[in-house]
Amino acid sequence: MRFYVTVNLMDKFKRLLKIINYANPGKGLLTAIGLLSVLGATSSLLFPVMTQKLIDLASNSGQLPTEWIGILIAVLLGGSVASGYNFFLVGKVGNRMLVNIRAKILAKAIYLPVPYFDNTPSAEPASRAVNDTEIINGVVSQHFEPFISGLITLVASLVILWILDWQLTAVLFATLMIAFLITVPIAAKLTQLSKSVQKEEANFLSFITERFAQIRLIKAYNAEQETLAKSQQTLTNLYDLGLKEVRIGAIMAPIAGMTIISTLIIILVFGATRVSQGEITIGTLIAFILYLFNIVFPLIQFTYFFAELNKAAGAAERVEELLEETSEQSTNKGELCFKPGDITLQNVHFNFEPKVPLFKRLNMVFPKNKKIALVGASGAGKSTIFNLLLRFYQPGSGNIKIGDHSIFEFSLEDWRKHVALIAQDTPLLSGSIKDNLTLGLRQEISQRDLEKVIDAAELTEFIKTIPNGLEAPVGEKGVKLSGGQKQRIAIARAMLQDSPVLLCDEATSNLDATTEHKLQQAMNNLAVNRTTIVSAHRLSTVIDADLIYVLKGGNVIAEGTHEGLMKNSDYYQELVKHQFSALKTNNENPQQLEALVTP
Ligand SMILES: Nc1ncnc2c1ncn2[C@@H]1O[C@H](COP(=O)(O)OP(=O)(O)OP(=O)(O)O)[C@@H](O)[C@H]1O
Repeated sequence: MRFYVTVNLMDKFKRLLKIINYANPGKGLLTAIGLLSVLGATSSLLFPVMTQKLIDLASNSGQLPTEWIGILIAVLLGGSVASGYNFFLVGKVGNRMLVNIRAKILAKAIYLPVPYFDNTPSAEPASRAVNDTEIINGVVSQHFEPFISGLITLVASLVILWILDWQLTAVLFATLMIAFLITVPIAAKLTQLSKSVQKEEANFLSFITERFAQIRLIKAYNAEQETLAKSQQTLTNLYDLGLKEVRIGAIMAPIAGMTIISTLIIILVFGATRVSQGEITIGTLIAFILYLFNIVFPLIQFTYFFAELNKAAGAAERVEELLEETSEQSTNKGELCFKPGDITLQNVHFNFEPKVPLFKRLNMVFPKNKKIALVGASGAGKSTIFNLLLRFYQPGSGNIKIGDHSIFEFSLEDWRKHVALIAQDTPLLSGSIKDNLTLGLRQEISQRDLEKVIDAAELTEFIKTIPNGLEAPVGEKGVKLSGGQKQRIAIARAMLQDSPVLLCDEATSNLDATTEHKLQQAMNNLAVNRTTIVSAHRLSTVIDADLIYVLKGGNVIAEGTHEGLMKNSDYYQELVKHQFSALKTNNENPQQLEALVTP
């Protein structure tokens, strides 16, 4: 068992060191800390032997050797100054590591591929960047240096004790071994518990982050109590685990106390006997007892260190896991220069779930600078085609090309720079309207150009009426704006990006009929001289497309112009008929009605 414990500890130590090394704490600082630790340890090692000298000199000569007292004070002072400065340096290293490792986690996480985020709760990277790094910092800042200097003091003290009196040392060693054998299984239990606590805490964080992100949904469905009840289970688990930890701590503390006192008593009794028999001096016994503290205190320190090491190793493992994920950048070649051309999907096979293909040998052509529409029932695969074009997902087989080149030959950054997306759920980020409009823009934009785009996106009136105008905050995910306002900002953002390929996923679904009609002209202007791929449930917005693909269950079942499809595709006619009756019932935009039914 001891062998297993040692190997296990070494693994944890190595894992932690790997992350520490990764966090780049600075070799110079580490060397300084090492040297100061040795200095601090030397001071604690010198103190007992000098006390012994002082007592023996005083008891032999009957006078206080003042020069020895001066040296003793100097040694103590030197040790304290070294320890104090070391404390500062260790804190500095800890904070530097915290910043470095957090920056590396964020730099890694932001480049992870979309499927990673599909399968991971969104609080996970945050939990690793905040909680796990804090645990690692805790062990580095508070426990690492005391462990190293404690180890030096302990080993050196044992050697000195052996030289001072090997028999007393043998008794001391035996007592400590018994204490060690008692505490190892308890420490192992503590390790297990702290792993469970960390897992529960991560679950709790994910749970509450997700619930609060959807607070409106929870309130609208009166799900507050249900949410609280669900969180209660995790809280109860955390309480139970915490209680178990406290129980073990309550057993450990008296064991530690009893170990110190019984060791002291044994040494005092055994030592006093040896002094009375004239085998050692009183100075040696006092030095022995002082060295005893040099051994016992590091040992107590070690129990805390190993408990924290267990937590930190768990945290380091999770951080390492994230850092070792494959980022989406890794497949890039990035040597090619972008040139507009027809976009073709060639025999594309794709599945989200294993063995459930969404697309099997999908073939499509999106001619250069034309407007192409994707229509079909919900779940037909329209957004997934956009996601593939944006390289959020990789086809299982087949290829996607622009002109003669596979889109996968471009660097991701270069490819995405040339593709603008107006997404279905109109995502916005907290910040101002202007921040959202200029998201990702590399070049400075003049006020005039900005105003032109704002005007084209029918945003001028709205921006004029709100306090702070363009600088007005939109709130988290744009909660302070209406669906239509968000959608117009998303359209303006795509206009500013000015990319040769434009993807509009239900770009106008949240707009009222009048605004949609007005914006349609702007959208048509935007479509000029760029390949525009549009997905829309409102067919009236796509009937003017140069080419319409009709999708069903991941297959293209018909293609052509609106007029052609009205003649040749029963399914398309069905879609139009349904929409016609829906619009008629709602007494909606007469222009749309007219456009739909007129071949
Ligand atoms: N991230 C995902 N993980 C697993 N399955 C997914 C994922 N995204 C979409 N799907 C599934 O893929 C299929 C196609 O979805 P997609 O969003 O492309 O449809 P759509 O035609 O755009 O639908 P809608 O018109 O409702 O937006 C659906 O069955 C959907 O459940």
